[in-house]
Amino acid sequence: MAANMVSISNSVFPTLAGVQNSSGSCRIVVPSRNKLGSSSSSSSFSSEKRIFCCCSAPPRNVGDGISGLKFNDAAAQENLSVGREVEDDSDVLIECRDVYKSFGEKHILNGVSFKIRHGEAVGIIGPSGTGKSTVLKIIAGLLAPDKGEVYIRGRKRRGLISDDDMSGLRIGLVFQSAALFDSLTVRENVGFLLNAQLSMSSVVLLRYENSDMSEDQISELVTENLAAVGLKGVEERMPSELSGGMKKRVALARSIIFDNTSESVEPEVLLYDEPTAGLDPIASTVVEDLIRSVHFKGDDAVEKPGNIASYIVVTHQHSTIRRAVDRLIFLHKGKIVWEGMTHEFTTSKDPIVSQFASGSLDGPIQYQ
Ligand SMILES: Nc1ncnc2c1ncn2[C@@H]1O[C@H](COP(=O)(O)OP(=O)(O)OP(=O)(O)O)[C@@H](O)[C@H]1O
Repeated sequence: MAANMVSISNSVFPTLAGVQNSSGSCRIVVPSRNKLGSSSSSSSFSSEKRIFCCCSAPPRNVGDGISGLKFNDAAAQENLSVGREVEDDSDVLIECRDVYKSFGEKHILNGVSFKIRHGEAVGIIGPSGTGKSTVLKIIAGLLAPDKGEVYIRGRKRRGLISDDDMSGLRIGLVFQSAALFDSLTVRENVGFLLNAQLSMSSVVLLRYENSDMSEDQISELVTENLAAVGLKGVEERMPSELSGGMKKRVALARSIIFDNTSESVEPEVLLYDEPTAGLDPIASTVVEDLIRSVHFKGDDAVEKPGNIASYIVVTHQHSTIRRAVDRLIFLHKGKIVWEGMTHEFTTSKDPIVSQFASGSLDGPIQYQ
C-alpha cells in the first residue's frame, strides 16, 4: 500500500475543511481493504487504517464492472451487512440514508436518502440554497449529518470521516471555484500534494505522508494529467495567465492525479460542485466532456480509459445535465422530490421538475 499524499486525523479535520476552501479540491482516501478490479474476488485486508486527503489519487486498474467488488472476508461481510438491504447493493459505493442537516435555525436537509452505484454518473439539481453543496460535503465527510447515516461501500460512517468506519474508497471533491494557488505554477498546483517540499512549506496544516515519487516522476505525471485534460505546455504558467476554462481543467487535472507508483486500487468517486458555473457554452462543453472522459467508461484526451468509478455533479446548467450525467436527483426544500434519468428531465410532468426545467416563474418553486 503506497502511503502517498497527505493524511489527516479527525482532530485536524476542521483545519482541513478550511484548506479545501482555499485550494479548491481535496481528496479523502481510505486505504484499500479490498482489491477491486481483478476478475477474482479475492480480498486482501490491509491492516492499515489511515485516511488520506489530497488533491489527487484516482486508482489505476479499476475494473469496469463490479465483479471484483466482492467481500469474501468474514469480517468484511459482518461489517458490510449493516448497510445492506438486499444483496444487489454490493455495487453501492455511497449511500445517504435519511440525512438531516441544519445550520442554526435553518433546516437545510430534511431526510435525504439516495444511493450511488459503481459506474454511475449522477447529477444533483434543484433551486439555489436547497442544500446540494451540503450533500456533497456530507458525502465527502467534511460535514457531519445531524441525523441519518452515510454508508461508504456498505459500512456506516460515524461522524466525520473516520479511519475505523470506511472501507477502501477514494472520494475526491472538486470545489465550485477552481481556486488554484495563485503563487504556484500550474505544475506546482497539479502536483501539489505529491510534492513533499511544496506541502511542507505551505500553510497547510496537514501531516505529509511521503510519496515515493521523485521530482522527475511527479513532473512527468503532472504533464501526463494535464494532457489528459487537454492542456499541453502550460506547466510553467501562473494561474493568472489562464482563462477560466483552463483553470477549471487544471483543477480537474489536480483532482485526478495519482501516485502511479502506488499499488492501491480503490475505486474512486469524484464529487463536482458546479464545475461549469461561469463558463461560456463551449468551455462548458469541454469541461463536461472531460468529466465524462475521466470516468472509467470514457477515454481521456490522450485516449486512455478514465479511472473514476462514479461521480456526482451538482449543477444548474442544462448543458451539463444533458451532457455529463445519466441520472438526476432533484433536491427541493431539503428533500429529494424527484429522481429520474436525464432524458426524462425535460419531459417530466412533475410540477416542480417542469417548472425548473422551463425556468418558469409560475409553479411550486417560489423565490422570496
Ligand atoms: N457552513 C454553513 N453555515 C451556515 N449556513 C450554511 C453553511 N453552509 C451552507 N449554509 C446554508 O445552507 C443553505 C444551503 O447551502 P448549499 O450551498 O448547500 O445550497 P446549494 O443548493 O448548493 O445552493 P446553490 O445552488 O445556490 O449553490 C444555504 O442557505 C446556505 O447559506
